[in-house]
Amino acid sequence: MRLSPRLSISFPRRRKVLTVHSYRVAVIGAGYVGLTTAACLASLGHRVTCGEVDAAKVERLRRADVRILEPGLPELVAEGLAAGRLDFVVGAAAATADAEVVFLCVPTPMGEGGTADLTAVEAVLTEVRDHLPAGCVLVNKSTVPVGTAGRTAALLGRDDVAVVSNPEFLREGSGVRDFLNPDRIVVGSRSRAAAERVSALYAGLGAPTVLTDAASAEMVKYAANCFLAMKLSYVNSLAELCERLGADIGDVTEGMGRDNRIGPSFLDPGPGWGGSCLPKDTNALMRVAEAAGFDFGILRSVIAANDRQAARVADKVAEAVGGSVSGVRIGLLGLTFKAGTNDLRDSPALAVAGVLHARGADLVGYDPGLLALDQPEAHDLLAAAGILTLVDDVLDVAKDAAALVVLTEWPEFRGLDWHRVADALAGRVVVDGRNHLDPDALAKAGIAWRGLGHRHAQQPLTAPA
Ligand SMILES: NC(=O)C1=CN([C@@H]2O[C@H](COP(=O)(O)OP(=O)(O)OC[C@H]3O[C@@H](n4cnc5c(N)ncnc54)[C@H](O)[C@@H]3O)[C@@H](O)[C@H]2O)C=CC1
Ligand SMILES: O=C(O)[C@H]1O[C@H](OP(=O)(O)OP(=O)(O)OC[C@H]2O[C@@H](n3ccc(=O)[nH]c3=O)[C@H](O)[C@@H]2O)[C@H](O)[C@@H](O)[C@@H]1O
Repeated sequence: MRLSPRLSISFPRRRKVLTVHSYRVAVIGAGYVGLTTAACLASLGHRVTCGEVDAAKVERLRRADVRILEPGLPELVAEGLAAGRLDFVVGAAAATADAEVVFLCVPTPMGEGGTADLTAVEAVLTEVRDHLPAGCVLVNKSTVPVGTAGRTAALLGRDDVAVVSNPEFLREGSGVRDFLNPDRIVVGSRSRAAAERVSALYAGLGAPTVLTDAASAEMVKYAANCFLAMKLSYVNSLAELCERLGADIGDVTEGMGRDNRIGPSFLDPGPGWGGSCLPKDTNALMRVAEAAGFDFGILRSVIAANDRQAARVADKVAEAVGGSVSGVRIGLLGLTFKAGTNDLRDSPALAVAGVLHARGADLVGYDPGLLALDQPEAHDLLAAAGILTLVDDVLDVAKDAAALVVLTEWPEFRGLDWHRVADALAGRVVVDGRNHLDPDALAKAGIAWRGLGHRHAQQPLTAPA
């Protein structure tokens, strides 16, 4: 039973846009943020050159061969190329020759001790410093510590180039939709004219725009990601408490989330929050706070709660198979950091797998996102980690397993033929690390369901007719 990810066939709603003025834009970095920014700005009518250091990626992108799972992105890249509004070149300097606006979208991974590693940002600045046209605006879209815009200006040493901070809030897996339908656009600079030029690029989107200074714009990005992480650590901790007190986390979050001040999103418990951004950004803000002499205790607790979550889920698996996973075959459903992506970076699923492996489990894993595109890097990464065997059929992951564990909330998992899964399993129990499945569907196939923060025995109360 091989499942293909449904998200790959859903296309984002396209907004009718009106481009007031077409700018010449350079985007440096063709990853999740850079490629989405380049393709979307081209779709808004701007002329975009994307400079990328990876020559093989440039060659693929010129053929609209996109290897990240982002609905609508391959189509927008193909449209931009065909219309002559989008081009890809190797290197940063080559992209900036006649640009009016230059976006930096390069990685800022977690560095030494949790600080943001600005090596790529600095490398690009050094490369483009003498190539930027006079009067252009340099925009930082990478997530960088507060104060970076000021240091960027100093490093550039160019009075004729303004520096702007314009953080990006898109989520992986819905990048195009998020970019074209932003809740808000944040633009920070000491130069009002530069900030207005950057805002004008997005004019057709009709989104509320926060114009501020660069430090505040940089802070908004960390403040938002850390708040989201705080919501999730809170809900994962609540789930644990619900288990001890006999309450149902699903009903609790529904009751909480219907309060408009709280809202229903980001309240699903899981194996921990991960991905390429929340973990590094929470740690980076911790370090920035420490450097400023501020004890950010609440954020420290948010990170610590998340650090415990993988072991919590592993404990549940051990409990489900009788106490110890040593020498026990366990099937893992979902390996990416969330559904709808093929991104394994800092995946909580792999963190849980790491704990189970360390405790001696024999792990087999399956993920529809890793089947969707040619992903040799993902397969290499898993092989290098050496903690599990990747299979491409969902029944192979169940075969002879003492338990199945849901670690990523792929919609496809809900529709599995649980009778066939039950026949393949050695032990008929599913630990649902995302509270994602329908326990009744499993029960009908004779499979026990164990979720997070749930009272297993309780039947939901029905409202009076
Ligand atoms: N991934 C996401 O959903 C979001 C990421 N961000 C931030 O955006 C920044 C970029 O993140 P991603 O797009 O995820 O990274 P990524 O790793 O997907 O892509 C970065 C790209 O930059 C290229 N690159 C590296 N050094 C370069 C150089 N010197 N010249 C030209 N290209 C170079 C890389 O080869 C890669 O293609 C980070 O600061 C991240 O925190 C912000 C919002 C969302
Ligand atoms: O700065 C960034 O890179 C981005 O980081 C996150 O986006 P993303 O990393 O794509 O992932 P999220 O959708 O935020 O999910 C993060 C983690 O939280 C988990 N999560 C999310 C929601 C939820 O209810 N429960 C839950 O466990 C996910 O499974 C995942 O592991 C933010 O949501 C974006 O706004 C931001 O732009």
